[in-house]
Amino acid sequence: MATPTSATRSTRSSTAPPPAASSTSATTWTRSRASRAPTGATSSTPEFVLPEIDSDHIVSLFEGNSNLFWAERLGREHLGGMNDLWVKQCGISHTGSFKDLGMTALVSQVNRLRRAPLSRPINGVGCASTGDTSAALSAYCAAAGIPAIVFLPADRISLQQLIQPIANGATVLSLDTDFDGCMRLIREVTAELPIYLANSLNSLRLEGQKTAAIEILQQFNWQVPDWVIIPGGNLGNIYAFYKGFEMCRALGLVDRVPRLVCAQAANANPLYRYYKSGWTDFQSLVAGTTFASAIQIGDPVSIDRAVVALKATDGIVEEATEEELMDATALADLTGMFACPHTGVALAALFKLRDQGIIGTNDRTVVVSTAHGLKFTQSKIDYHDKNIKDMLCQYANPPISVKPDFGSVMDVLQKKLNVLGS
Ligand SMILES: N[C@@H](CCOP(=O)(O)O)C(=O)O
Repeated sequence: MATPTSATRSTRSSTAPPPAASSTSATTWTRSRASRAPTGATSSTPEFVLPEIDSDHIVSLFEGNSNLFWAERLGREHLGGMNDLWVKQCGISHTGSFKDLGMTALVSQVNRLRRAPLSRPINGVGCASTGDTSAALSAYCAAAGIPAIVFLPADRISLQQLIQPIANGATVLSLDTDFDGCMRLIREVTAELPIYLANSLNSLRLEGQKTAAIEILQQFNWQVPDWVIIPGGNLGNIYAFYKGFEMCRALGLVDRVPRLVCAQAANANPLYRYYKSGWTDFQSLVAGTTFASAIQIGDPVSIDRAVVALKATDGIVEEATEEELMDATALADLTGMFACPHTGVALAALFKLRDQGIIGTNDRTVVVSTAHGLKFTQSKIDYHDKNIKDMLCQYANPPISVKPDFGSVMDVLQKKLNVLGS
């Protein structure tokens, strides 16, 4: 990728000595003619020549109009020259996560069922959630006029996720337990009350979610990627991807399926442990706190389906520590993304598999980004503030406080440009 030609010119006298940036006393700077235009006088409007733009100067963020991001710079600069790395941006959607794909299918079916004569009517739809499922359920139910009930683990989801079902008029139960506790409760409650369970053990969800896999194949003109890396918590999604790929293979649209990688946070890694035991010993666990809060799950409901998907695709399970996932998120952001921490888990897994030589330089690899980064701004703020205990935050880019005068601003920028130029 070429850097766009810039039509910049110095606003500082070329003979002036380089300034020493200082927070106290600013260098005295001489303004050039072009930059002396505070009065709105047209005569001092700087000339600007628009550089010619050719294809080398266009940063190809998206393929056409799709949500597939070519992570060209991340691959080239940080992953040993990987040249075919893509991020499937499933969080660029109605409620900001891949859950929309499955929830629109499920709520549409419920809408249809509610109009049919049923022996057991459906009075509402419910789910336990770490924040994304509840947002999708609430939005589609509100659109359809169906009551939504969401069970959320108190203080364990982001503020942005919490406000989504509240704003959409759902009944929001904030429970003093973790996701697994909420999941157990909603299963008990939906067995008693006429509430339809919308978690991903319901296969309607998976039917919707599997379309992401079909879309990936279509976007690559039915050429199969070598690897697809998916963050995993409750584990419905990895099975949904497998279903989508396998359906296309069975239909003859493609001749093979990609190898799947499930990426877990090390603090919530029951699948990883199971995989490491050679699939002999599954133990649910109490998930520890992780910045990847949407996958903070210790007793995944789709554990068996995930194993089917991984075995059928010669799959791999990897894990990422908090530092690894936050660094991977930050690096992705520094190359033009705005990734959620779960995407960071998947990217951290990719870093490991590259280091081990398992994923090759030329392997076509798709990382599934499950949610929009704007849902998880607090962890980014803490990272860039270097405000996370026991974490180096090596890619932090904190804002610079500068006195609001020309000299101080020039000092800071000159220093920055010298560093960048060196
Ligand atoms: N990460 C999920 C947890 C619920 O999982 P689901 O697969 O049953 O939807 C969430 O966003 O709530």
